[in-house]
Amino acid sequence: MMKRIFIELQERSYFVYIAHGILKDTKFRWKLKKGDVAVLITDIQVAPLYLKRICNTLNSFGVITDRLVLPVGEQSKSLSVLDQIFTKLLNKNYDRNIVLIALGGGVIGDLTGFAAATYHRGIRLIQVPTTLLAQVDASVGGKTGINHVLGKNMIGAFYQPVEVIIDLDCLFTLSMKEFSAGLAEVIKYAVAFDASFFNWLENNLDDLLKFHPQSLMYCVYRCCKLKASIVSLDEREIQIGKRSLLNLGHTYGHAIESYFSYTGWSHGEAISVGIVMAVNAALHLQKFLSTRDAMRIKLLLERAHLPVHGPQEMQSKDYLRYMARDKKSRLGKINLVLPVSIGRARVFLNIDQNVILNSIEYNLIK
Ligand SMILES: NC(=O)c1ccc[n+]([C@@H]2O[C@H](COP(=O)([O-])OP(=O)(O)OC[C@H]3O[C@@H](n4cnc5c(N)ncnc54)[C@H](O)[C@@H]3O)[C@@H](O)[C@H]2O)c1
Ligand SMILES: O=C(O)C(=O)C[C@@H](O)[C@H](O)[C@H](O)COP(=O)(O)O
Ligand SMILES: [Zn+2]
Repeated sequence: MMKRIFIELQERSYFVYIAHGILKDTKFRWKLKKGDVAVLITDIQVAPLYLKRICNTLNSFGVITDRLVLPVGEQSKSLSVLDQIFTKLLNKNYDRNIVLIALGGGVIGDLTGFAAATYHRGIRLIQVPTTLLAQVDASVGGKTGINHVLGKNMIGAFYQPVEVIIDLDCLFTLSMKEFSAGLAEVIKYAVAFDASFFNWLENNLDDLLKFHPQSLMYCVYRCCKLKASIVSLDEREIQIGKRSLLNLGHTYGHAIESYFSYTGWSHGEAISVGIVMAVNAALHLQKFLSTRDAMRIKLLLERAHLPVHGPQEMQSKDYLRYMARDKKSRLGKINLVLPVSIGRARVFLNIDQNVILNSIEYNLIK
């Protein structure tokens, strides 16, 4: 069974397709035609698993395929690896009619998306996400970019794909660690937007962790639906309190990733800790969140095998240094997305430094 979600963005609208086995389905029609040139960008871990499968399918439609296989890991979201993509495209004299296909996790998606946004001032992009994290979040909505030594995702563009093709079968080859990383964003959606999805996760997490096909479909579909509605309302994160709510846990989490120079802590792991710190900040501020709901959030993260304590190496001042550069900050003041109940989050402006320090240092979730 295939599900389809429409991302409503005027002339930049597109569909997200979700199915088991879609990459080898020769009946499924991609937004490509005979004679099109598609350059697949992937990494060395994903290439042996899925590159041949997707090329065979595309070649069977008469699409000409080329490929570039990059190193794995967050450190590939860099200017030097971006330059490798441009060099490949320029060496081949590729014109503005080519299509870039991002085949991989969020790293490949963000990097390839930014290359597509900037090569010849913009060429077509198709996202084919292969991690849970990329399927539920990174491939949808058009945030693309790379990291800087001074901060995460600091250089980038909003650039929408022409379609997103999600093959749930790709999840079967993921390690448990990478699957759990994706669950951090899944739990983020539930905490920030959807109490009944949170209940569903509490009841179905064990099935998800066993890669139960119907549970995977429901989970990915529900997250993409939530993202679709938020992105349609506020594509470029202009209205504080709309798209910015997708940033729950990210102000803290990005500080962790940046501090470790994008090695060691994965995005999902850092976001898990960031959600716990945001919950703590909400408790410190006494802004509606009950201690029972705080406990439920922490427990769900733990059950998903995610970390709930920050790295011992980091001190509060290390967090503050990076948090001040967060894209939601204005005039040096830190603004945080905090849960006010399960299923509802809000942006709190100009958070007092003591509240932030307490949220990092003192755990109120008992
Ligand atoms: N643009 C957005 O809206 C958005 C949203 C969330 C996260 N992100 C970004 O996404 C990135 C994290 O993405 P990620 O967690 O997917 O990490 P990732 O892209 O580094 O992938 C994790 C690992 O899984 C491997 N892998 C990918 N698919 C696989 C498969 N099917 N089977 C086996 N191994 C596979 C990869 O090779 C890699 O080693 C971060 O840079 C984060 O900032 C972006
Ligand atoms: O799509 C969004 O908007 C998000 O914030 C999703 C986040 O999960 C994602 O990690 C995003 O890349 C963070 O964006 P940033 O603007 O804080 O860099
Ligand atoms: Zn994220």
